[in-house]
Amino acid sequence: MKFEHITLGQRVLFGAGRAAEHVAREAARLGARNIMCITSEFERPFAETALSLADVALWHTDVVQHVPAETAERARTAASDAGIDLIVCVGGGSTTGLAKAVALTTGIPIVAVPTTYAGSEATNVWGLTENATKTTGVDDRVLPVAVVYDAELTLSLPVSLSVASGLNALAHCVDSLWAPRADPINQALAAEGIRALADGLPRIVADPSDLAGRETALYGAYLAAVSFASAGSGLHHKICHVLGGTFNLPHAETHATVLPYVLAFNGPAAPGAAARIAGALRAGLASAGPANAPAQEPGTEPAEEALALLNSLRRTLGAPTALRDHGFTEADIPEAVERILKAVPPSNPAEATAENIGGLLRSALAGTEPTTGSAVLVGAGTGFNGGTK
Ligand SMILES: NC(=O)C1=CN([C@@H]2O[C@H](COP(=O)(O)OP(=O)(O)OC[C@H]3O[C@@H](n4cnc5c(N)ncnc54)[C@H](O)[C@@H]3O)[C@@H](O)[C@H]2O)C=CC1
Ligand SMILES: O=C(O)/C=C\C(=O)CC(=O)O
Repeated sequence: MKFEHITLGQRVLFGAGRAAEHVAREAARLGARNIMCITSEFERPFAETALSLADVALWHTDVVQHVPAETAERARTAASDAGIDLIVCVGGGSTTGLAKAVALTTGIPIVAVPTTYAGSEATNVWGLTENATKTTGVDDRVLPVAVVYDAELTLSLPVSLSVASGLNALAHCVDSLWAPRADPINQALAAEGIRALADGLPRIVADPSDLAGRETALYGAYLAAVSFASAGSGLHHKICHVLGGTFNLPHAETHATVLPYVLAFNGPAAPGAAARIAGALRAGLASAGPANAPAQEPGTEPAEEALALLNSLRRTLGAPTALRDHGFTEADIPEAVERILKAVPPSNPAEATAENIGGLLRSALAGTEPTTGSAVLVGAGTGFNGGTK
């Protein structure tokens, strides 16, 4: 075994109903005097709960998904005008993304209180959108110094958003298994993330007020983000990055829709990764409830089994199925293919071509259930077996 792994340092405070206590404790530990809270108008009630034991100098609610550059500039100006020394962001990945944009140029530390499963709180990845192009980068200044997880703040997340966001987290895990810096540590975190999400998400759909299900999903979302930050962006993230940044498709729903097509495309060329995905999905579905786990067919190829289990989980969850439902059109495919092909990581297990990426997008546009046998979807292997490289 030979690999190099970097572990990112941040404090994680997990506990239902304890956000206010944990945020106040972190603000005191950091010696904060001037706190800026970044949250959207809609998320502000969650922020008021999380910051009820801390003094907030500035509330900033101008939050837009995919962080347009002008939104970032306004937040940076507001932070420096007010002499801010700590940002507390409360909300989904969009609020965390804006906090990161401020931290990137000012170095102001962030305490993140996530209320979705996007996972931005546990990565050192930032994203900014300008001229219909989303740029991402990696910088340790944007990694929140602390993350406060409080599942009570996620109880209000509607089932459809919980499912889309939870599948965004699942996509972090799956893509981590063949991403450029995949290694045994981030692969282990990713596999446990898949198991936890496959356990927690069906329980949320069955009962959105199931706090234990919400906690399991949050735990899975954290592992997903840590594995993604460590392993880097694989093909799935490159595709969704183009769809979100250039065509302004909604983030979580796009990830949720595209994931099975990428698994169908890469799985046959990465049997080791596919077997791991299948094992973790089976274990998670089994603990969510016997009715959720489909029978195991002897002799099934790992990629086929992984995809069958993912399709089954998606049916249980009522996951989004077609990119056309999110504003993508046939006319967008050529530009999307051109942009995606420029970004495909050399580590990708299946070889991407204009034809097969176009086929993948066309299937995802229509929402045809993917199978590993689809001639259009299956990429030619590049020799990667999903293990340590
Ligand atoms: N840098 C990174 O590592 C990552 C960044 N992201 C970024 O995060 C953004 C997407 O984040 P998401 O969380 O998917 O979407 P989001 O932050 O835009 O939230 C989606 C919707 O859910 C609402 N919401 C949030 N929490 C809620 C709650 N508890 N109850 C009810 N409604 C709630 C929000 O107000 C919003 O309307 C994208 O810009 C994406 O690029 C996502 C993952 C990782
Ligand atoms: O695509 C993702 O889920 C992960 C990373 C980002 O979204 C980065 C960003 O654009 O903020």
